[in-house]
Amino acid sequence: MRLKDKVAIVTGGASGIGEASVRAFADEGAKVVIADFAERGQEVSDELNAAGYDTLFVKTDVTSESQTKHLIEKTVEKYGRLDIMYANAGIAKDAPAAELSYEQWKQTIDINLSGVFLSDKYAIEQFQKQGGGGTIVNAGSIHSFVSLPNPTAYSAAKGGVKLLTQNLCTAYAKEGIKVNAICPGYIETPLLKEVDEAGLNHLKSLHPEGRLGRPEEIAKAVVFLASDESSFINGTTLLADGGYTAQ
Ligand SMILES: NC(=O)C1=CN([C@@H]2O[C@H](COP(=O)(O)OP(=O)(O)OC[C@H]3O[C@@H](n4cnc5c(N)ncnc54)[C@H](O)[C@@H]3O)[C@@H](O)[C@H]2O)C=CC1
Ligand SMILES: CC(=O)C(C)=O
Repeated sequence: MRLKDKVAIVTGGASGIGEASVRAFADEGAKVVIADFAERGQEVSDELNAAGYDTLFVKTDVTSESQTKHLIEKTVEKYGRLDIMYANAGIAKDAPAAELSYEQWKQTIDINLSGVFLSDKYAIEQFQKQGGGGTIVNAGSIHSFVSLPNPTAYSAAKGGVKLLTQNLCTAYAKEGIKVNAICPGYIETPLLKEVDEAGLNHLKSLHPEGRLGRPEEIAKAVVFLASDESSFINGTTLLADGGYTAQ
């Protein structure tokens, strides 16, 4: 029960790594707000509440400033406070730069970087209002560190998330606010649904473990970063990548 009675928001909590983290947070005793623009967030919440957990779905587009403010308001209205923000929502539609439309570039930067900024900004405002600090985990990636030809906007956004995480640590650590990023290798989630079998085999071969990660493996690392077990870990990144960046 490492998150007993903590109030957590998971953006992008309706699928993949976010959904696995919602379940892991709830198992650790947290009250969890699932923030997603996909209606499936309600199904996940209903299922968990029927099993005795305490969760809430707030339909949210993380690129909307007003919806992000509304997310924090609904969280505080229901649970009285906010302790953990996991800014996880993201997309991965990309192409080498010459083939990437400016519209697609902007959409990726909007969701994967500006969405993280908005989630963090309004979480920090709430932490300051209630006092006593708080914890943020941001969605980075191996592509916060290394790239490939295809993930152009994605790498720019994830590189930005890494430095945003460092920046927020330097600005708010004195207020008891802890800000870290989780940086997975390739993980079996719907994000990779457009990759064919040959592509998936290639991605597997890029990891020394010779396999993709599972969402639950990332969720365990996120629980560690969100909990007091990581009390002196601030402004850093936790690579959970089966050795991808060790090569
Ligand atoms: N699957 C992978 O291989 C890796 C994923 N990541 C990152 O982990 C995070 C989660 O990815 P997955 O679980 O794999 O993806 P996923 O596609 O399974 O889940 C992403 C969730 O984010 C939601 N979402 C997307 N745009 C949104 C928006 N504007 N507002 C609210 N919700 C939005 C989607 O509806 C979906 O429920 C992303 O930030 C991704 O970049 C990082 C490294 C590897
Ligand atoms: C596929 C992906 O989203 C990665 C590795 O960040």
